[in-house]
Amino acid sequence: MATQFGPCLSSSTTFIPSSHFKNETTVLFNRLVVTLPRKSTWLSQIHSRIHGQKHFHLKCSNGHPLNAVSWHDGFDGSPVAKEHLKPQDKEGLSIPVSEEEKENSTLSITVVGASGDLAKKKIFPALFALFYEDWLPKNFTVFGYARTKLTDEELRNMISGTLTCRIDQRENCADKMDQFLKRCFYHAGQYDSEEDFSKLDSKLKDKEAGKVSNRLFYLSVPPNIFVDVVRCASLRASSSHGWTRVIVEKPFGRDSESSGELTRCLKQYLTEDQIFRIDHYLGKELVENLSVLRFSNLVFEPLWSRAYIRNVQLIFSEDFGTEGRGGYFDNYGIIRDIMQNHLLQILALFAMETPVSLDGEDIRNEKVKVLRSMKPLQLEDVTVGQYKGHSKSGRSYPAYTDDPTVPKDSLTPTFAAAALFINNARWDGVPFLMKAGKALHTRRAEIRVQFRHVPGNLYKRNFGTDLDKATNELVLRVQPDEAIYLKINNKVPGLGMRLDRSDLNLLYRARYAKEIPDAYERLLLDAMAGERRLFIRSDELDAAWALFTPMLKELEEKKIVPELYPHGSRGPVGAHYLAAKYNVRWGDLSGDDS
Ligand SMILES: NC(=O)C1=CN([C@@H]2O[C@H](COP(=O)(O)OP(=O)(O)OC[C@H]3O[C@@H](n4cnc5c(N)ncnc54)[C@H](OP(=O)(O)O)[C@@H]3O)[C@@H](O)[C@H]2O)C=CC1
Ligand SMILES: O=C1O[C@H](COP(=O)(O)O)[C@@H](O)[C@H](O)[C@H]1O
Repeated sequence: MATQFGPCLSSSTTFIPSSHFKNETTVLFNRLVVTLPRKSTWLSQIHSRIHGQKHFHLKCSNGHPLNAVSWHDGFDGSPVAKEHLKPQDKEGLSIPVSEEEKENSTLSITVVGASGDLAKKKIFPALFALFYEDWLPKNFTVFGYARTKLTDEELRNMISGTLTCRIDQRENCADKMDQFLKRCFYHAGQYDSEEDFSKLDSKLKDKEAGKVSNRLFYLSVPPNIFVDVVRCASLRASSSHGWTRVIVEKPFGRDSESSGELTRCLKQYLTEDQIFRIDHYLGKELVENLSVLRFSNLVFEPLWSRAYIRNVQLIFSEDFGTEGRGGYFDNYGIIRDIMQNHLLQILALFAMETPVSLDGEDIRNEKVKVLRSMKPLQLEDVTVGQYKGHSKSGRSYPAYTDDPTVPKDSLTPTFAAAALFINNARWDGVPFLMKAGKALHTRRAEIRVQFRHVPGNLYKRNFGTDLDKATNELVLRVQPDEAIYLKINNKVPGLGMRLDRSDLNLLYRARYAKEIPDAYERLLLDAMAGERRLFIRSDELDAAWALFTPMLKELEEKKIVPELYPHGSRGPVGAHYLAAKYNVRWGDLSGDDS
């Protein structure tokens, strides 16, 4: 059966059925599928007895203890990441792991699509950064896999150019790079060839040298190849006595139907717990900090509702166009590329109720509730744009349709603004405005929270007629130059009574000397540790698509023509009309911050 994602099944293969029920977990043990109650203590006792191992606690980036023995993935019992941690030296993350365990287990990371843009730009550099900071296990190997014929040496040369050392940690950097590159190997193969994956398996086994082997596959390939790779990897290159996990890159389909199909296909070879759907915005420092800000400070949570918040704005802009990715982009557009995933995930984290605990499932349960409480997006609450060519200071900037991989008559939006609503007691009536665009005047991602006007404000006359200018606004600047600042009103010092707007500003680079790790580092580390909190569960994905699919279909069926905006501008004026419909002004264009 051919699908957008390739065939789910190949006639020559037997597939491993998997099931995933609420309150149950499916484990694959030497291809035996057992469904067991989740979190059962007796299971852990059985597990300990089988392996004669003590349970130890692995703390992940949420600082929450995880069971390092991942029974979700298999009875491997082997520690994975962070085993090098010396007690207390990594922000309180310590893992007592015996020397014997360190020696006897190994981690193999296979980057599928290693010749590609993302692998070079993000994945190999993130793996190196983890290695440099001692986050990777003692025994690990990195394999690149793609069709391009490369030798190990050629792969090393290719990636060495993209590895960088942290600004604040350059000590022994060149040596560390050499050590890392020596652990990198390459295997050329087709994505749909079980034979080629069998050969990869032999090479992996060779490096694993009989140790308990855990295998992580990173699918850094176009989405139509996902299922082929998962089929071949799970059938021919799964670990036989360790866990096997697969990180899947977006896009996870282009609507509810194709996303459901992708999930169904993937689950023919993998359990849900083996699938790590990545949304790299969840790995960004400021997005991680959102929950900390809310739930560990008394001052914010009481204000976090319709009673005090007038609107929330989620803004993404890039100051470059689709450059080189037009072929991919034209099939998706900005709404699918940024809004349905990155911005919606931030919205869910922002708006969720307090989770029962920091456990990944508890957090994801709360996010799903938010998504399910939302009203599907209406076409009249969306405005779309597309950038056109523009000349400035003697330089000319191309239009979206100048990209040779984009049809000249493309209606694909490179900009969109949307108003979403959450129908629950906390957020009823509060507009959540999203705005995302390519080829705008600046590169920026931020969350803006505009609070209500002060009732009966004694200082009203000092603000003139425009009370919006006096509204408190909390801004979480995700990038660049990470910051959290709160706009407040204060008195200008002096004998008169003049009011001023000031920022209470937590600027990360001023407060912390340490360079902020890239989102991919955190996410890779969590996948290695079996921490799923920052990955998208299939029900979250379904709920996210349910919100966007009807509107996307209507947009395409009605062939809505996007409003053209000049490359490098602030975007189409339609975004202002949409905001005005809900009595909102975009905070990023208000003058004091733009
Ligand atoms: N690049 C980015 O910034 C981002 C990318 N992503 C996602 O990550 C994944 C990888 O992205 P990226 O690295 O940009 O992708 P690329 O287009 O660079 O593809 C990666 C590799 O896949 C192989 N490949 C490409 N096209 C095809 C094809 N039509 N058929 C078979 N193989 C093909 C090529 O390897 P070879 O020919 O050697 O086999 C290529 O090097 C995609 O799913 C993308 O959507 C997500 C966020 C950001
Ligand atoms: O997922 C994607 O993200 C990038 C932007 O990521 P960032 O971390 O650099 O902000 C975007 O350029 C790309 O179109 C999209 O697919």
